[in-house]
Amino acid sequence: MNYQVIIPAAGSGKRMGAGYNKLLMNLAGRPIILHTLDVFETDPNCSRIILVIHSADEPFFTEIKSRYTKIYIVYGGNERQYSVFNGLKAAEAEGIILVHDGARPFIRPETISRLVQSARECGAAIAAVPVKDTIKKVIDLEVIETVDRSSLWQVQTPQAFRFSVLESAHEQAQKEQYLGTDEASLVEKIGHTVKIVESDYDNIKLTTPEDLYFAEAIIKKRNR
Ligand SMILES: Nc1ccn([C@@H]2O[C@H](COP(=O)(O)OP(=O)(O)OP(=O)(O)O)[C@@H](O)[C@H]2O)c(=O)n1
Ligand SMILES: C[C@](O)(CO)[C@H](O)COP(=O)(O)O
Repeated sequence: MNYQVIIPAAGSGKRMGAGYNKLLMNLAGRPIILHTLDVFETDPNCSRIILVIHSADEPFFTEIKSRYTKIYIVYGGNERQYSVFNGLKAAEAEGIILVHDGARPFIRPETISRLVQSARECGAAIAAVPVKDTIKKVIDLEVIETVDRSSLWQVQTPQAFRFSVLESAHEQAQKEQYLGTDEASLVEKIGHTVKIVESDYDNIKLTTPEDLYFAEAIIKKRNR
């Protein structure tokens, strides 16, 4: 079951505090982004990697592109959503398309194939795990409400879609000047059902410095 993947990698990593794109930081001897790219380069079902980069990182990505066979490079925008839309405009307008954060290097191939299968069946499917903590709604550091945890999921990427569904959602969001924090929120807004595919807790997004400790531990566990 072939698919294309858009990998947004054009962020600035402000919360990581490195002063440069966190995806170029070293993880187990290699830049974080290479760990993510390898998953899709080695997946025989992935036909194309649309890598969305910041122009400041062009020298790095131009160099690494020669080590991969599937990468097509486009430039990002000043919001993640705009970067993904730029990637979508460069994709083949057919079949199944995934969006996966460059900052999530631990995605498992079996999760990807379950997402592709589900997107084929229902048009939109996203990776997620059940929330483990109690979640409260808070305003000005005052608890307003404890949210019922039984229906809460912590959403990840990949997010998988029939191309036409994701294209309509981004076009509508652009028309309405709507900004969402994930692709599924745009698809929900056009009234399309989004299915959950249960992922795993290793599929973390490397966002703040302590995530690097967790990442080292995950790599050690996998290399045992
Ligand atoms: N304008 C942007 C912002 C983010 N991203 C990418 O989207 C993914 C998830 O974003 P996030 O983890 O927030 O990365 P940053 O935006 O770099 O982090 P920060 O918000 O801390 O600056 C990352 O792979 C990031 O490179 C992107 O392609 N274009
Ligand atoms: C898309 C995402 O990874 C789903 O959890 C998340 O919304 C990205 O958020 P970010 O602040 O752009 O990293």
